[in-house]
Amino acid sequence: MRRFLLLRGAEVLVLALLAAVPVAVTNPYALGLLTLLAIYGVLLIGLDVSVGYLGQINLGQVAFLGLGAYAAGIVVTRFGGGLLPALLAAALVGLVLGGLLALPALRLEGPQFALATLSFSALTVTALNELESLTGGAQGLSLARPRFLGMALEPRGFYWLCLAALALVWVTMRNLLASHWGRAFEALRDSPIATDAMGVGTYRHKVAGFALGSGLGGLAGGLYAFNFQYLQPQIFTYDLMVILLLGVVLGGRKSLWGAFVGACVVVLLPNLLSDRRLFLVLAFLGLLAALAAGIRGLARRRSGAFQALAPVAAMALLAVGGLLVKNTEDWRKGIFALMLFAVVVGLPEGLMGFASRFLEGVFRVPPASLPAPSALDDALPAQENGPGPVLAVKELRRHFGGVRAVDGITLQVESGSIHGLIGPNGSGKSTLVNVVSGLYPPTGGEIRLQGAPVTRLGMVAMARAGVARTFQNLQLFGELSALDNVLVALHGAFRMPLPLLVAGLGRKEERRAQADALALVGLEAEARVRARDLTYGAQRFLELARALARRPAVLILDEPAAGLAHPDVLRLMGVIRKVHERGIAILLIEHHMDVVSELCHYVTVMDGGRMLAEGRAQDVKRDPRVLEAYLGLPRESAP
Ligand SMILES: Nc1ncnc2c1ncn2[C@@H]1O[C@H](COP(=O)(O)OP(=O)(O)OP(=O)(O)O)[C@@H](O)[C@H]1O
Repeated sequence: MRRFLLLRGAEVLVLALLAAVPVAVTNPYALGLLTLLAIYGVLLIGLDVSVGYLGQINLGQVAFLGLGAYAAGIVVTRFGGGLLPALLAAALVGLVLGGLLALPALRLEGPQFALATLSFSALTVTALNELESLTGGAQGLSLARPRFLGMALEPRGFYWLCLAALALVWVTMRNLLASHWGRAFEALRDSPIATDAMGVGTYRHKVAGFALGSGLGGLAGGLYAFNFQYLQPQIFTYDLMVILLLGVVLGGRKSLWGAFVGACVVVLLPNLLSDRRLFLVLAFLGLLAALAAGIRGLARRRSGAFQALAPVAAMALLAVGGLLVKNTEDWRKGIFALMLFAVVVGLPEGLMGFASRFLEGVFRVPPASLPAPSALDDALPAQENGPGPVLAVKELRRHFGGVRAVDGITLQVESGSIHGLIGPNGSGKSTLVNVVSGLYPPTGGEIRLQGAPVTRLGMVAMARAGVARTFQNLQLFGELSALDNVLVALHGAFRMPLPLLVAGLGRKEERRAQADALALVGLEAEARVRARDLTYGAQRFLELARALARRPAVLILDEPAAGLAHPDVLRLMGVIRKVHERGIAILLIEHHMDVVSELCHYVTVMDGGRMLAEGRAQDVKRDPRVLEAYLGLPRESAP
């Protein structure tokens, strides 16, 4: 509660102060800067969705600013529309074109995606230039600011309108990003495979997130158009994009406050460059800060030599360069590039990331306590098991070129049973469960889940149909806390109408379900620790908790004991038994033969993609073919 009040209090205070400034300050230049701050605030909150939350290098936001600006301008000048319809059109143009760009572009990864968005920006400027009849081309487009609710908007009134837009966007995005939408955005950045395995469609969420951010870009463009009342295509080019990126990275990604601080940077930076003395003072202060941070990082062994020294070198170049050059404005692009480099290397969490850690230390606000976990019956309801196998695989094949990783496997996992899957390295076990869980489409064969054909369902659909899994190589959402990892798995379990979600209502049920899942594996104490900071053993248990939170019909465990210390292996066996007692069928890949013998009712042995043997664990263990495959023993020497 204290944390909530502190955070909300800071938001209200800053907004109230910003709203009060024009009452005391009448300087039109200062008012112009504040108006730009509100507009860039909206723009950068949008950019942060793709750059911060989705983890994509988006070089297209400047195009959405331009498209929104022109859309608003055209609605007013060509169609005689009012201010609100023009702003709505601006946001819609951003949203729709953002979605259309995202559909193909988000099939690409990393640099290719960045290039796609860069090309889109170049195409936009060309189109704005060439569609002269609509946009006025290189001559530009002049527009008058329409009346708002019958009132003429003077600079002060327009500033308040922009501030109100920022406040609305802030509150909406805060609640949306704290909901399952925001968590899905973060999860897919850390592990797209696990996001799909939790039944959360990665691609769908990526496209939606990108379109949303672009829509905010469009809205900011609309406000931009009414602020300057004159538009030219060359405003919306690469130069501005670099400053916008610098703003988001320097402010701090995945943070509304970071976007706000970034907007301050974007607004103030050009002014800073025109005042050489001020630039020099700040460049030397930056150099001192980089030096102090570098020495501290090295002394505490938190950063390597490159991370400590590269920002110092960049800031030194900036300070010395500032002394040597005549006009800092001419060196604008070089200065932005150096700053961006220094921040990306030296302050990856940005100013707000750094400040929030510092403030948390000062205020020491305890996190909200977790609700007490429910009784086992509610946390993991007993499964009603009908007759017949819960999972049936028939003649399943998966080939990779000439490699027959799975080559005609038939097996049945009976409901309520623990089915072991063993075999030497490379025998095709992981490939089999990857096909069964929908990660790879099969080359041939059939899969049935609870009697229904599910052979070619993808991973998301399989997860929703009741298959939950863990991975041989851990696939956690490293940046999220243990609790939030589990919460991603509950996506869709607590659906709420969008308006309620945006209003930030009702999360109690979700919190309880999270606590339940962690209690099942004994991780309550680590609930608030970031997944990547957990011990390896705890990470394995967290993956299990996350899978259990889905309350699956079939749980697939791919070598869950790998790398665990003996006490943890015993604990793991305890959890698996508990899950089994609730009637959940388990398909268990495991190399520890004692774990398999203790737990599994039935075992399938694979070798070279084919089934080598099957039966009860104690019989399979003595099978000469199995001994030969595992230990290289000749068949005659088998007991
Ligand atoms: N994505 C892939 N592309 C090409 N070949 C693959 C791919 N995945 C697996 N294979 C090949 O398929 C075969 C079976 O591999 P798989 O990982 O399924 O075996 P495994 O029994 O799980 O082994 P381990 O116990 O070592 O995990 C191996 O020859 C492997 O190289």
